[in-house]
Amino acid sequence: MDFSSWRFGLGTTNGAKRLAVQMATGAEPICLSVPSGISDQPMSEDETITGAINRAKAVLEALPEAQIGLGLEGGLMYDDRFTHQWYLISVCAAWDGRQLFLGKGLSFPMPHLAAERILQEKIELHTVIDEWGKTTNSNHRGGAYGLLTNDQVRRADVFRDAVIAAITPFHSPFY
Ligand SMILES: O=P(O)(O)OP(=O)(O)OP(=O)(O)OC[C@H]1O[C@@H](n2cnc3c(O)ncnc32)[C@H](O)[C@@H]1O
Repeated sequence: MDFSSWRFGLGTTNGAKRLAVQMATGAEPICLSVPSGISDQPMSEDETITGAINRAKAVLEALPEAQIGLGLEGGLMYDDRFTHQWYLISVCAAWDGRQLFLGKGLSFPMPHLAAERILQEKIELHTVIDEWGKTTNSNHRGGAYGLLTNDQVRRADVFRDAVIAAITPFHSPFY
């Protein structure tokens, strides 16, 4: 689908998220850091989705020139039903002032030790990933996905798919 002439507002200046929107749309988003209204380290799917929606709505309100506001939010969730493991999730909310859609990117098992440290030391995931990968700003680059898969999957790839899912209903005649 060709989104290259659309004007997207993106509620962050994060490099991996910006790249994801570029890859998904072929357009250069207008990036503006807006509050997510949730904790810096979301620990449930509900909280992650809420942050994505808050960002999508806030950025569209702040940027009248944008047609669609995009909120991209990463977070952790615990699966207490099937696997009893922590997962990293990456959600995109898309809002045009009338309709709201969500795209959910690849959900990926996180090492138990990462979640344990986040909970006990009150740190964020990127701190653990930076430390393990001996890097900085991992959340602007390949992220946890990149470290764990040797860059087979990167953070921008995951958000790209989430963005495509969230914006397709605004374009496809089937909705
Ligand atoms: O600048 P913003 O848009 O806020 O991006 P962020 O990466 O700091 O923040 P998110 O709200 O998307 O993610 C919540 C926390 O989880 C971290 N995080 C999420 N996905 C990650 C990944 O793939 N690798 C490393 N850290 C990640 C992130 O750095 C934050 O500390």
